[in-house]
Formats: sequence, structure tokens, C-alpha cells
Amino acid sequence: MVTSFSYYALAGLAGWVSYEWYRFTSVRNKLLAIPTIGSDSFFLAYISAWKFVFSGRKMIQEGYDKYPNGIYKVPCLEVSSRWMIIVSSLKLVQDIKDAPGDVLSAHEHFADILQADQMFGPEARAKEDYHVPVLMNSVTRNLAGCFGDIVDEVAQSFADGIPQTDEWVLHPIQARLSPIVSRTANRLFVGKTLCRDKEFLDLQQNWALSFMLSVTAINLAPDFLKGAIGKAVSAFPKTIKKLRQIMDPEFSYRIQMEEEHGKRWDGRPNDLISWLLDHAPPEYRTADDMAYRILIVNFAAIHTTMMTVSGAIVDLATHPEHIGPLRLEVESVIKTHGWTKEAMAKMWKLDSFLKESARLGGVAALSMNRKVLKEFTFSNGITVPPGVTVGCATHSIQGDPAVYENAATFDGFRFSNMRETETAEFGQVKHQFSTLSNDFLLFGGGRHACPGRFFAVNESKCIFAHILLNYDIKVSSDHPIPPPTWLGSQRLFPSEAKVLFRKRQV
Ligand code: HEM
Repeated sequence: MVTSFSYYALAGLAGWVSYEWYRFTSVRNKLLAIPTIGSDSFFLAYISAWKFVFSGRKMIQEGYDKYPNGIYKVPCLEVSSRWMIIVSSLKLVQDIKDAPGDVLSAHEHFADILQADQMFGPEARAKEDYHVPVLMNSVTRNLAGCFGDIVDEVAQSFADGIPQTDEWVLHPIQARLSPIVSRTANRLFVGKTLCRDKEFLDLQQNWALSFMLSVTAINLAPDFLKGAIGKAVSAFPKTIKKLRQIMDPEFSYRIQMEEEHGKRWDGRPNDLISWLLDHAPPEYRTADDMAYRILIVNFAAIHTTMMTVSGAIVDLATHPEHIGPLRLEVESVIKTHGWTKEAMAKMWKLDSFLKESARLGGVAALSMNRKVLKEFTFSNGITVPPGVTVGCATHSIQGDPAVYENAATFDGFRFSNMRETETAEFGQVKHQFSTLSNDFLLFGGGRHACPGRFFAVNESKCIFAHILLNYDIKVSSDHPIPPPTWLGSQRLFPSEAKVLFRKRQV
């Protein structure tokens, strides 16, 4: 009995290894013109791919240093082909940006790394992304009108999370910032009541965490186990059901009012639920679908904004010489323009500080990742086959002295100084935080660039201006800030990082 089981297990293992070997060599043979970081032999490449999990950032930098202005590949378990092709030149970044979506696909890449088939199931996977243009257009257009709500939620959530005290109090940044960012964003997404609902906020946060752990588990597993692991670990159906229950009273009320009084009923809240209902195709006007949209928008919006603002808080505490000039700017702009979107746009130094913090920090070492659907030839003549993934060495580009002067130095006013001295047409816009450019890829680029970036920048500036005007902050000598860690190409904010806060004294 044991013998026949061992026999079948061995035969299965041999079959799987042969299949993996065949798959590996057939892809690798199409990529021979592209140099490799790590190994490109079958067994050693597998080890290199595991090395990428823990030292991805270093391997990306190694390739960038060895092949400047070029292209290289790394074995990588994050993507289904197991090969990540990375470009290090701004010209090749532009090639990716210009490629049509049916050749280099952002959508298929997201589905690939988020294990959409396993985690969401085929029905959700087939949904049209109608929320993306709504985020880009309606959210951005309504920002000025909703700015008072954003300011109110920032003030309330700080009062709850970081009360102003006369004594210095040590606060864990990530734990304090997550609810502040989440409440503020959801004030605009789902309105005042739900954005303060603990069950709603906890569900979003817990799902995002369990989702990422599950995706990592599936990514690291062999193909034949992915389906079974996905079924076992995906909390998606349960989460949607729960979220729908929490949102149901609000959603049903909106639908009922619309049916009784038409789309523009008196007192209709100005938030994402309303804007989604304005544009939802009939088949998506359901409580289930609304819960799905709110869940994935939160997934895209909260962690990224939290990383960006938390990184900037740490930079402010470690470079306190910026506090005085930033306070002066915020105070004088608010005096003239009040707490408005217009005021945020006038805060050039603050905009610059956040951008500089993201230039050296950010959320990932790679950006603008696209799955190749049809053979694609870069302008340097290198061809990549369907199935592999291409991306840009964002973090290395942003830290390159050939791209940024004194690139390794944190200069909070780098971009505001550039704006002040710029004479070219559109020069002042060029260096803004929300502006997309090949040498600053925090928000990606091309037709799939982040549609929430204008909101993210305004939310971040509002949070930061609130801190500057209401708190003193500094690093504690007993609790130095630990360096960030990396998982594959993703940057992780050190959850144990703490900063001292007290009520502003001067
Ligand atoms: C500082 C905060 C943020 C950062 C760093 C960030 C970054 C990104 C990046 C890198 C992409 C992929 C772009 C590409 O591949 O070219 C993306 C896509 C996306 N982001 Fe953001 N994001 C942030 C905030 C937000 C917010 C606040 C929202 C919603 C209001 C949002 C919604 C989305 C959505 C829906 C997509 C997918 C777009 C598509 O499929 O075409 N993001 N974001």
C-alpha cells in the first residue's frame, strides 16, 4: 500500500518537474537575448526566484547598475511566467507607456499578481472596470466641492487617533495613520456615517491584509496547487456578503430615493456611491456590485496613501529643518485661501516635500508592470514573447544621479525649487506631485496610470498640513526608526516605526 502510494507520488512529482522544466525552458529560450540577474538554469533560477522574494530590491538595483539604459530579466515568483523583464532606460519606459493595451496589458498583469481567478472567481474577474473612469473624472471633478468634508474628517480622525497633548507621546505611525487615511478617503467614497463605522473600517483593513497573505501563498505555490489553495484561503465571497450587509441600509435608501425622485434628488450625498450610480450599467446597479467596487477601490487607495503619508512623516521627523518653512507656507496660504483645494494647489513646498519623500521611498521598486499579450519589440530591437511581464525599475531610476542631481540626498524642496526656476511652458506643472513622468513613476503611467492620484495627493497634503499646524513631531532617541523592508518588489513600511507627537508649542 505504502509502496504503491510512494510510487504514484514519485511519478506525480517527476511529471510535475518535467512539465515545469518544459515550461521554463520554452519561455527562457525566447528570452536569451536579455541578460539575467541571478541564474537562468532550471534549478538555480528557482533558487534565484526565491532570492528575489527576500532581496528583490537589491537584484533590481544590481541589474540597473549592470545594464544602465537597457533591459534585463529576473526569475520571479510574483508573475505567472516566472520571468520579470525590467527596463532601466527612460526611452524604454516610454515604449511601455506607448504600447496598446491589447499588446502590453495592465489589466492582465493585475489579474496575474492578484491571482484574480482564484481570489475573486470568474464572475468578478469578467466585470467591466467602469469605476476607473468614475474615479478619474467624477472624483477629481468633485474634489473642490467636497474639500470641506475631507478637512472635517482629517480633523476628527486626528482628534480620535492622536489627541493633542502637552507631553510628548510616542505613536506607532502605521497603526495611527491607517484609520486616519481610511476614514478620510471613505468620507468621500461612502459618506460620513459609514466612514466612521468601525465594522466597515475593520472589514476593509482585515480583508486587505488577509488578501495579500493569501495572494502571496498562491503566488509561491506550484501551478497545480493554486486552485485548491485559492478556494481554501479566499475570503472574498464572505467579505462581499458582510460588506453588502453593512452597506445595505445606505445603498437601499439611495436606490429608493432615486426611484422616487429621480437621479438628482434633494439632499443626495456628494460621494463615490452617488457617482458610481450615475454611471453604473444596469447590470451593476446591485448591492453586491456596489460592495465589490467599494472594496477594490479601498484596496487600491488606502495602503498606498498610508505608505506615502507615513513615509513623509518619518522624513519630516528625521529632517526637521523643513518644519519651519513648511509651516510658514501652510499658514500663509490658508490665511489667504482657507482650507480649500485651491489652497492645496498653492502649497508648492509641501507638494515638493511629499514628492521627494516618495521619490526615495514610494511603494514598490517596479512600476508600470504589464503582461505581454502579443509579441512586442522595444525601440532597442529587443523582442519579448506573450506571457512574460515587463516593468520599469522605478526605484532605481528615481535614485539615479544621472536622472536626479544629488540623487541620494533628501532635499524636501527639490521640486518646488525646480518649479520656481522653470521657464518652459507647462514647466511648473511638470514638477508637481501628481504629474506623471518617466522619471517619477509612483502613480505609474500611460492609460492605466493611477486614476485616484489627484485625490491621493490632496488627501495627503491635507493630512500633512493638519500635522504641521497642530503638532510638534520628532524622532525618539530611544526608538530609532527602523529601515523599510522589502518583499519581492514591494516596499513594506516598518510597522514598529514610532514618532513622538505633542500639541504644537510655538
Ligand atoms: C499615494 C497613493 C497612491 C499610489 C502611490 C497609487 C499608485 C498606483 C499605481 C502605481 C497604479 C498602477 C499604474 C500603472 O500600472 O500604470 C495605480 C492604479 C490604480 N489606482 Fe492608485 N495609487 C494611489 C492612490 C489611489 C487612490 C486614492 C485611488 C482611489 C481613489 C486609487 C485607485 C487606483 C485604481 C482603481 C487603479 C487601477 C487603474 C486601472 O486599472 O486602470 N489609487 N495606483
